[in-house]
Amino acid sequence: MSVSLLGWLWWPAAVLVTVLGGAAALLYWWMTRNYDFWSSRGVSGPPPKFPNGHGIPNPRDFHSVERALYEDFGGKRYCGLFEFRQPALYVGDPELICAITIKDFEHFTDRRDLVLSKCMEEMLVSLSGRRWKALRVAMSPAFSSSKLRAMHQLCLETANNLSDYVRETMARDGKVELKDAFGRFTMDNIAACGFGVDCNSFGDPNSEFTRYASQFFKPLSGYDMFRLLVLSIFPRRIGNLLPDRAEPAGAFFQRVVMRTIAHRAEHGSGRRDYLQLLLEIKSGTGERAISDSLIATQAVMFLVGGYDTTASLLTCAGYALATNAEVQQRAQHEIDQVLARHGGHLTFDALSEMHYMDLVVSETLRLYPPFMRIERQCVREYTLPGTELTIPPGTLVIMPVLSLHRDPEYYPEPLRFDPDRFLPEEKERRRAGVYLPFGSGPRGCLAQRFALFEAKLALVAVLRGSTLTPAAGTPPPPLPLDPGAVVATPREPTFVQVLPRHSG
Ligand code: HEM
Repeated sequence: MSVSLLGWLWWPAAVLVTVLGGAAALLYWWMTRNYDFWSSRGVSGPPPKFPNGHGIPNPRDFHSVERALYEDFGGKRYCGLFEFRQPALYVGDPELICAITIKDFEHFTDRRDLVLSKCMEEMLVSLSGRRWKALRVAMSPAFSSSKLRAMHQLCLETANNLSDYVRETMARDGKVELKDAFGRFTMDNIAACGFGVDCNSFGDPNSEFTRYASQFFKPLSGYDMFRLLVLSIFPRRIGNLLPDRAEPAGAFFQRVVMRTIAHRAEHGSGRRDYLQLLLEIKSGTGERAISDSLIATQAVMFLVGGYDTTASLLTCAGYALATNAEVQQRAQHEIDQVLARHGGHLTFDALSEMHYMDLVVSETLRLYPPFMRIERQCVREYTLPGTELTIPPGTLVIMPVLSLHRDPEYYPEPLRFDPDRFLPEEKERRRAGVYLPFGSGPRGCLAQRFALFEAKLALVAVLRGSTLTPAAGTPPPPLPLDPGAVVATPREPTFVQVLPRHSG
């Protein structure tokens, strides 16, 4: 009896093994059939290797992958690699970067078609072609420098709360963790400016707003990596069959904004926040028409694009100031002088006169750029200027940020924190295309001015009344970063001390 049952089972098992083996062989062939793409074009690069496309060790240590591409495989000019099965050209030459992102932009209008969550599909950052262009044109006025003035009061309140928070935390704990303090500031500012909501994360770090927001910024789990892999390899509709962890958060924020929009439609609003600015520009027609739900999606983008990046900038700036006493003193001296001229009021005009703090922020973004790379997708066949290399539509182009910012050819003693590198005459001397914290060209960061403004305001609000100094365990410069983080993050929680100033 059992022998005949085994006989019956043998056949289905053999068929199953054959089918699975065949499918695996087919998948392998499909994933690797492109692997002569670069060699056939005479482009060097890391030898392609199944499954992730390149054989660079520790693929989850983004810093070592970046260093290998830039320094060992010719990426300082350009080299070819694969991201799974997709050919990507890694271009580190500043002239080529300017050509790709600015001069010949019409060949590179898009980014790769990969979004982590369904709720991000309609965000400006993810759109392509004409839909991107129409929305970018419609949204740009809301991010002009003249609109910052209107936002100043809202941001100042949050910055003052930050200043109180660091002093109170110091008094209670004897030290302050930078990412915690600046993360709270950034969250409150996004809630106030992007959503018209008072989030109060200084008082209540577990508010519903903060809890849902944190869903977007959890480190990538094994499941997320698997989902990302499926989304990278297969069409989006197949990847979207896998459960999407960020979707409940996306739905929550859509509801928050839609409720606020409905309330403002009924009662009006005197607030000068981004939500209001976007509502005021939504009167276009055709491709320019912006629905309420599309506006809500862009408000969520404010959170997704603005939280980690700004908190990273502020954390690294706080660290750089605490570990460079002379720089901090110069910044405070300027703050005292400017505020004295403005009757002690941190107005928009006073902030605009604090030029040294601009240098501090620029140098922080050089040494610790929140994003290590930028990228474009080729949409029209393109021959790289000065070369014989032609790339077809669909080719991904990756451009380094961190490697350029730390290249001693462009920035001598690159690991030294020196804001004077950004004095006007120094900037003039430097070649174009070697400073990319906000990307470059028409697809560069939409909110650059706002990000610089809010970061500067936060730092000035803290430094006018307090001095940051290293705490026990604060690492010596440069700040060690987590090599597996997508956005620059200290490897360990970074503590400083916050001492009251006698003047200012
Ligand atoms: C320190 C803070 C920030 C940094 C360093 C930063 C950096 C960047 C970078 C590198 C890019 C890609 C640019 C390119 O591909 O050339 C980008 C794009 C973008 N950023 Fe930011 N960002 C910051 C803050 C923000 C904030 C607060 C927002 C709020 C809405 C924002 C919205 C966007 C958008 C919408 C895009 C896509 C633009 C497009 O595709 O047209 N960013 N950002």
